[in-house]
Amino acid sequence: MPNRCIKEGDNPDLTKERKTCTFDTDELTANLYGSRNNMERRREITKKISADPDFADPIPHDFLSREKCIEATAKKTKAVVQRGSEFCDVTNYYEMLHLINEAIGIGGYPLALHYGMFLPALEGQAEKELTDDIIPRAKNLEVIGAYAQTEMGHGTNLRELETTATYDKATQEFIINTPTRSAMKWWPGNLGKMSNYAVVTCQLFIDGRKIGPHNFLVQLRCEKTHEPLPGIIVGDIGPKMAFDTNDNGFLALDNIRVPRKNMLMKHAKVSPDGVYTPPMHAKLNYGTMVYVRAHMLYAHGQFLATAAIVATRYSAVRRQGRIEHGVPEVQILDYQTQQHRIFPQIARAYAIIFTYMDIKDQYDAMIKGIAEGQTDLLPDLHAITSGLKSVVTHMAGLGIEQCRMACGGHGYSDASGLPKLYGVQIGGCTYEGENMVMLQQTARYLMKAVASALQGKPLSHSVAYFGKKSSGKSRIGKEGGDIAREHEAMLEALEHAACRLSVEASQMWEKRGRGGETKERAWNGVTVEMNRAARVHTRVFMARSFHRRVTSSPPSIRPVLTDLLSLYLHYECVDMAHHLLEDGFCSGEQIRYLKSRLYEDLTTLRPNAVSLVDSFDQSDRELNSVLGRRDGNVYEALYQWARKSELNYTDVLPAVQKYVMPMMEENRSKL
Ligand SMILES: CCCCCCCCCC/C=C\CCCCC/C=C/C(=O)SCCNC(=O)CCNC(=O)[C@H](O)C(C)(C)COP(=O)(O)OP(=O)(O)OC[C@H]1O[C@@H](n2cnc3c(N)ncnc32)[C@H](O)[C@@H]1OP(=O)(O)O
Ligand SMILES: Cc1cc2nc3c(=O)[nH]c(=O)nc-3n(C[C@H](O)[C@H](O)[C@H](O)COP(=O)(O)OP(=O)(O)OC[C@H]3O[C@@H](n4cnc5c(N)ncnc54)[C@H](O)[C@@H]3O)c2cc1C
Repeated sequence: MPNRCIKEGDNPDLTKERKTCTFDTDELTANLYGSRNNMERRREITKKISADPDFADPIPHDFLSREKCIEATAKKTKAVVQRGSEFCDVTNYYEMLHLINEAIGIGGYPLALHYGMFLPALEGQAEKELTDDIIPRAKNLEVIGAYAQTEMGHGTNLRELETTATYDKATQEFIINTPTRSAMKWWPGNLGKMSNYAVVTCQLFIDGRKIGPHNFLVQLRCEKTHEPLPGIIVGDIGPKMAFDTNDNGFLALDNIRVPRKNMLMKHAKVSPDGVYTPPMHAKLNYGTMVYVRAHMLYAHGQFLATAAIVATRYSAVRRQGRIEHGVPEVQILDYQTQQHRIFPQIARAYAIIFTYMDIKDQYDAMIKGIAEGQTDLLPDLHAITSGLKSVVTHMAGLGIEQCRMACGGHGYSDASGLPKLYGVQIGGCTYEGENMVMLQQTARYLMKAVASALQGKPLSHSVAYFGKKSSGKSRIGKEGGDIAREHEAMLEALEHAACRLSVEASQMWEKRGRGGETKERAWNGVTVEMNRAARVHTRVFMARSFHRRVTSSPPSIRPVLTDLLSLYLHYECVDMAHHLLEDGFCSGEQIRYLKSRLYEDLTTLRPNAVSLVDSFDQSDRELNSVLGRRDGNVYEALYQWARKSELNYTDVLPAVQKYVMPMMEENRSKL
């Protein structure tokens, strides 16, 4: 069966791996990206960008200062903007995303938040009077914007943000002010140096009454000189764990006046005479965050895929140690521990991307509903995207770190691309709402579902399984080798655990309430359990999505995807075995069965491991990893990469000449 990556001159071990492929890698790639045409388009973009001198990096960014990296990234951004249509359909979201990844990389660029949040916020929340003026100019990039919500003192708890927007009826303006140091906006991407406008989240005050957080468009810099306008203090917050090429910024506003129409008023409104009309759903103002949380799944699935590609290919190329005496050193991918470290990451990357596809469909349906005046899909989507954002970012972070360690010493080098990848990816656990906080949003929803299920009321999409009758005892290991029924038995067991944990958390909460605690204090006493229930529920959702995609996949790739799904479900069940055992739903014998099946899965997947990661179809540019390169010629590339280090420009470093040599000389003369 064809693995389409084989080329002459490649590392022979990688070629050997590709020859054992049992499926058509292009079929799987096309399935992953929606169609064969989408796959071809991605490849065309890659090819053109790779040959274009505007996007060449003579010195890898690993060896440049932050300022130089920002300059190089800004230069490439300008080229993408001016020449984008030479490479792709600039109106196609996924083509643009791919172009940006190929041309610029993942560490941030001047327009990241402009496209990622500023424009979506205006499009989703502003009304015509404002959008007619600002959106054409924003699309034309006369205006570049950031999404400035988080403050130095508050991010998670939006209700306590301190920046104020006070309505002045006399002039029909809002006065926007930063009353304290902790009220300074702090963290927003591209706010520091690149943006000349921002959507700023402020507490709305009308006639002395605090109404709550709302968004306002504020001009920050002169459109001609790019200097900050009077009354505006803006700058970069300094170096951080990663996202080196993003100017996350600070902002203070000194009683800045903006016209009434600058409030984003598609949902909530303030009339000229100061009458406030609330939105049709209280949290529609938070819509941009739901949008980003949903789309983060795709990015984080791809981040994990990158790490899995690097670790799998490198493990096929590297030979070290022997499994039996008297035979040559083995590829490290033959070690069971290595497979157990890496293969679940491959499966999880597929699971995340497939789950994203389901969420994207739900998101689109919700937006259609809102346009028709219906918000009934929003609570379910908010609850599940809050859980998914948290589980996926955490899962991807752990997975990337496993892949990095699986590459041994070279994984610790920036040459692997993995330290930077981890730094960028792990930020997702924090931004768009810290994970522990967002899981509580899911848990709240589960508590309502428990109550509805007990009362026999209808249950919405993500919690529909709460209405199923549990069989009391798991069928795991009792399906006589029927793989479809085995998968169903594992899904049923996970659903049982999620439901039970939710019911138990609800009972604990109630009990504390009966003991005299307020509802809120009682909640804080059970949040660990609440979040546990939310995580298991979210993992059930992912497992169901993965299962649905596999069972509906084309027959040519279904066998390999079924193997991957088996590994995924066995791994998830073993990882959550304590939840399955706790109430006796599963026995110890059943967990031992799951483990033995998992180890069989590792062996089954071994011949297809490289081909499964090849099917993610990430180019060498996207991987940005000496260890993960498609041709597997790792060692020579590693040496050439290290040669580019600034420390190697001279044989004797000035620092050595200045301090170390005189010290050696002094010591020598003392003898
Ligand atoms: C064309 C070109 C290419 C373009 C590329 C685009 C890329 C896009 C993909 C992006 C990928 C990566 C981008 C990376 C950059 C990201 C940079 C980061 C940005 C940020 O971090 S912005 C700041 C984010 N901040 C937060 O997320 C804050 C988190 N806090 C909150 O959301 C809230 O404070 C809260 C939800 C935790 C609590 O809110 P509160 O008002 O107090 O409400 P509650 O009392 O808890 O709940 C009351 C009820 O409301 C329900 N609720 C809450 N939120 C929502 C919601 N959003 N929607 C619907 N319902 C909601 C809640 O469930 C309660 O319901 P109930 O009363 O129980 O029924
Ligand atoms: C890379 C990056 C990019 C960002 N980009 C933007 C941007 O473009 N625009 C923007 O506005 N913001 C941005 N942010 C800010 C980001 O959205 C916030 O940092 C994030 O929402 C978390 O809020 P916080 O910093 O207030 O954390 P905190 O709430 O202070 O969290 C600290 C700890 O307190 C815990 N905690 C807080 N509240 C609760 C609770 N109710 N229950 C239990 N535990 C709790 C948390 O779990 C965490 O352990 C960015 C941040 C990063 C790291």
